[in-house]
Amino acid sequence: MKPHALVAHPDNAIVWHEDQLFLLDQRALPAETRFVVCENAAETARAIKDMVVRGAPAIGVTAAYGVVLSVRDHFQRSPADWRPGVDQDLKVLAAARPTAINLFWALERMRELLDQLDQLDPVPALLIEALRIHREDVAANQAMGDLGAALIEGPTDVITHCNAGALATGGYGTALGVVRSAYAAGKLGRVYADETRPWLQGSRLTAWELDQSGIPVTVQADNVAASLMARGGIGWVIVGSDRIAANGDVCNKIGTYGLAVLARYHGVRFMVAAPTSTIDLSVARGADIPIEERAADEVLSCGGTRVGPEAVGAHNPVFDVTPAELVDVIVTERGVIEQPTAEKLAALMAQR
Ligand SMILES: CSC[C@@H](O)[C@@H](O)C(=O)COP(=O)(O)O
Repeated sequence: MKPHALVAHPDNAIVWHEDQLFLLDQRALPAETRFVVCENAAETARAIKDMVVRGAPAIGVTAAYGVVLSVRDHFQRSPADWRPGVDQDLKVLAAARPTAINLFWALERMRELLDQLDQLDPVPALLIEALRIHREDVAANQAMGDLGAALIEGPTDVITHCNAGALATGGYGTALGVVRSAYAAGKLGRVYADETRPWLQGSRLTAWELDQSGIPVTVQADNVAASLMARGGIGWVIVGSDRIAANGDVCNKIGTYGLAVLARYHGVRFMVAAPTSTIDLSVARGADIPIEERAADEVLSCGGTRVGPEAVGAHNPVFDVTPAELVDVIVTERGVIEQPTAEKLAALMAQR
């Protein structure tokens, strides 16, 4: 029998168990529930790059554990001179994916601790910090769930895009955390989950996750949202974010921008739920955020079968930027910002 920690459940997507890092393999869900074990930083970076684990906060939490694995690895091999190997691993982890700021945020937090450590064995302190980053993310999501749910006058149906749930975070979820809290409060009827081409985070992951939680969910093709909003009954679009610029522009899964335009046209409110670890004040506006381009094959194939002509390429940017003026509210664990501006974001980030 599998140990309890390794039960495949959305809230169990990243597990530190018996000194090993287990990741619920999101490439295989929902058809197959299996864990991938990472034993060093290179394997952890590969798991992030290949999207065994994905979603901004989840990438950050995973990278923090990757630093623990790195230090353990190099310290065991060379107790007197482990730092150069770890510095190299930090670069490998940072290169895994470019857009989600949570990756760099978590690596920076681990690096700050590394710089302070002078004890004989650095591993225990780093593990405590990684576990803290993980725990804090879950707590932030639960706080955002309550704050976001309080904004919803229900009962209403909502649309979500991509997967911003427990699978994409340390647990509970950002956008889906709000959904969970709103559903528990009787404010939410049904979630329409955009399938989210090309990787299908919506139809594979969000649908699985909500179904596991007993929340009514219907999958729709990405191009259905306009007619659904026109029909009525959708109160909110609720999404997560990979990086929020200083002016409140929101970078999230490709297609989010289009949804925001549609929402404004139809009088549907647009909510972004993201922890403060997703806010990057060093980037002035969304246009400055690096947007990841993934392989053309993700677009030209479906379920492993090529659907486009062999000779044709594909444009596959996997994130887009929603201008701040289309965002009605950003929900963070520190509080809610309506109609985000640079001043409001700076004030929120200055709070401790
Ligand atoms: C809580 S997650 C918010 C975002 O990370 C999520 O919406 C998203 O865009 C994930 O993209 P992915 O490419 O699957 O890592």
